[in-house]
Amino acid sequence: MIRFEHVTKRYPDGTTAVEDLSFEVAEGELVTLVGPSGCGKTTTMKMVNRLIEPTSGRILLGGEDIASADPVELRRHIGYVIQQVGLFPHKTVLENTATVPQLIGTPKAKARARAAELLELVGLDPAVYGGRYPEQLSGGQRQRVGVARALAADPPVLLMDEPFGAVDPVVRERLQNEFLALQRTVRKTILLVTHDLEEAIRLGDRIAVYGTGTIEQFARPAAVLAAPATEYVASFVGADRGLKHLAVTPVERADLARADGDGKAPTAGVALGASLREALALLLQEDSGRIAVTDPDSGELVGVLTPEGVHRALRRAQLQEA
Ligand SMILES: Nc1ncnc2c1ncn2[C@@H]1O[C@H](COP(=O)(O)OP(=O)(O)OP(=O)(O)O)[C@@H](O)[C@H]1O
Repeated sequence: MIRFEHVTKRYPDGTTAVEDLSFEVAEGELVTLVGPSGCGKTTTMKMVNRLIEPTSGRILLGGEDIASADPVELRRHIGYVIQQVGLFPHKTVLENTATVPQLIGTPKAKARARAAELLELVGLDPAVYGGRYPEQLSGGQRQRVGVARALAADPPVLLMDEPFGAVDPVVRERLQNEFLALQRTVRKTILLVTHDLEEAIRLGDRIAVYGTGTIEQFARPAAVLAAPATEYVASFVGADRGLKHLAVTPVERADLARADGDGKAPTAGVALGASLREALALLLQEDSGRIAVTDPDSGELVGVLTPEGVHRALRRAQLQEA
């Protein structure tokens, strides 16, 4: 869907922001770009909607070279979410969300109805929040309006630059989870820039780990954690990458012990497929040292997870990816 072919960007002052970048984002895939400040993530993203033009190489969108597209027309197909959200202060939440559809000629009533649907979708009741102005919202709520507004014209592609950066860690995690649930229904092709490795891991189907102006590794989060491609990536993901693995490794049947040991099933539990991180958090609160694991469809107990099971699961995940 989005394809970079040997893309280099040199700014007029001689700074090379990215060098010979080649990668592809599949349709419906969410790719996170992660790396330290100044490594070229934002430059990469802004070249997709032509806010920045590459010095050499080309970028294809749905097979078409974007260099020959009209930039205004191009941006209609690309939603853009930035950290400072950029809502119009003098417009209500509903008006803000309806802006783009109205710009492209959707009749006002229809644009507003669609805007109300989208606000609902991002968890803001339009009856409560639709008439408010941006200054009457919390940071997290403003962020949601930003996402709703980007989705309003139903663009196939979304560019998101630190979209959850301006909120505290608790709200941030909630927004991330809501956003993932939303993405499961809307299935946009997404490039998301973040400097936060945990966020990149949690959200990305694949992640691009940037060095300086180049991608050091482009792979699924679990693969990056299990087998960092270079020394640089290894140090970027850190010595505690085993722990980070918890967030991307699901609880599987093979990791479970039989539930009927002493005939007493633990009360706390997770469903198969939940992350080990979620399971371990529960396990740490359980005096019995075990939690129940249920079938996500039938709700039936399939076994119990113990600390040994968590260890086994982590080792399995690391070996699979290595
Ligand atoms: N207009 C510009 N002129 C000259 N150099 C620039 C310009 N914009 C960015 N740069 C430089 O290009 C490099 C990459 O910048 P970019 O904004 O893409 O990085 P980033 O990874 O998004 O950083 P951050 O996480 O801090 O936003 C940096 O060295 C930056 O100083």
